[in-house]
Amino acid sequence: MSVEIFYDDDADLSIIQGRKVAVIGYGSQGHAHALSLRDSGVDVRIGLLETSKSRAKAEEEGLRVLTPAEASAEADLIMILAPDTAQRHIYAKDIAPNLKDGDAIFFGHGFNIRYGLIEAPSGVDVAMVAPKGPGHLVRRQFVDGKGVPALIAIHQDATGGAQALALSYAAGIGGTRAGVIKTTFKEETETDLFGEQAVLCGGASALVQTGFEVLTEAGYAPEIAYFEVLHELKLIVDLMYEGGIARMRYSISDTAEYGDLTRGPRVVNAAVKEEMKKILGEIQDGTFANEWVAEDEAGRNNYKKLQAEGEQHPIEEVGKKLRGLMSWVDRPLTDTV
Ligand SMILES: NC(=O)C1=CN([C@@H]2O[C@H](COP(=O)(O)OP(=O)(O)OC[C@H]3O[C@@H](n4cnc5c(N)ncnc54)[C@H](OP(=O)(O)O)[C@@H]3O)[C@@H](O)[C@H]2O)C=CC1
Ligand SMILES: CC[C@](O)(C(C)=O)C(=O)O
Ligand SMILES: [Mg+2]
Ligand SMILES: [Mg+2]
Repeated sequence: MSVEIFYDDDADLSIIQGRKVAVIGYGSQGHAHALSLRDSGVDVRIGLLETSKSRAKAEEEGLRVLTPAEASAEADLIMILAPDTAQRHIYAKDIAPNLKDGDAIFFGHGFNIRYGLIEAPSGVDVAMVAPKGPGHLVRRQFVDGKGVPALIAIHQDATGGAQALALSYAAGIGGTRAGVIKTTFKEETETDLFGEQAVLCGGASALVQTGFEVLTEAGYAPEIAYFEVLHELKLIVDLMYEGGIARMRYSISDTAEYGDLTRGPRVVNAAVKEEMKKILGEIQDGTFANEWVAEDEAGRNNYKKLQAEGEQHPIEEVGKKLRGLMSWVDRPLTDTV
């Protein structure tokens, strides 16, 4: 099934320039959206708690920072870029009481709509503009005159103009420079969660840590193991990114390619595929969402424990030392916030 892709010529930037936008949250995505919209001539205010650590950063950029309720009351388009688990509370307390017919609420990820945690009144447009990349890259690309591809989705088109509004917003953050694909909240949420759990974050981290453990437990130097299983991963992923797996295989030695073709499927074998299918099932039937919401409500103890274990993995210590030798690792993506 082919998808529709929209570019700058398909979007009317003046639509978003005529709205009052509140960006709730000023983290990875929030800072990128707010600064790029502002630079695109849009009237933006930020909604943050009085106690928020992000307030100073937004104010340093000259942005007007209000509470989430004040920002929502002033705005006619509210983009919610707070953590997924906080969104339903912010919505109930600060946004819903300030919504009028004709307003719009926007999301950067479909979690709360897909799992029914937020239900907007029928007079309000509900849409998503989800850049397919970390917020810091979204901002860096915008500043460099480029953009990160984005997804748009419309959950509720109360005004008849929700899609034009979403495309206009996407143009304001540079998305239509690269290409914007139309999807649904269901498809975006389920594929995004699957991608980050099974492949991009969960799968890749576990693969790297396990490879490092196998080499160091066999007596190889941690420094050498780090280079072989983590450092060079970027070089390989860059090749895949530029030209797919075929381009990567063209560029590596034939020894590496033979090992890839014969050993790769032994590592990610049929049992791993079955586990991936189970993970997808838990996303589709709401098991993961329920577990994550319950974990958050119970104080995130298991999350914090696993986080601390990850930070203490020996690969982190050796990595810190080796990255100190790499003069070119000098422009972290996080330098835009
Ligand atoms: N990270 C990414 O690149 C991507 C994120 N997304 C989606 O974007 C959304 C935002 O994620 P992300 O940018 O990672 O979030 P971050 O964790 O980076 O930032 C969250 C922001 O929300 C603020 N915040 C926390 N609680 C509240 C509250 N109760 N009221 C108002 N503001 C609050 C935080 O402020 P402080 O902590 O200072 O109080 C911070 O500024 C999510 O839906 C996520 O799934 C989608 C694609 C990629
Ligand atoms: C891959 C992680 C992500 O889905 C993203 C940056 O797109 C996220 O939720 O942060
Ligand atoms: Mg994602
Ligand atoms: Mg995600």
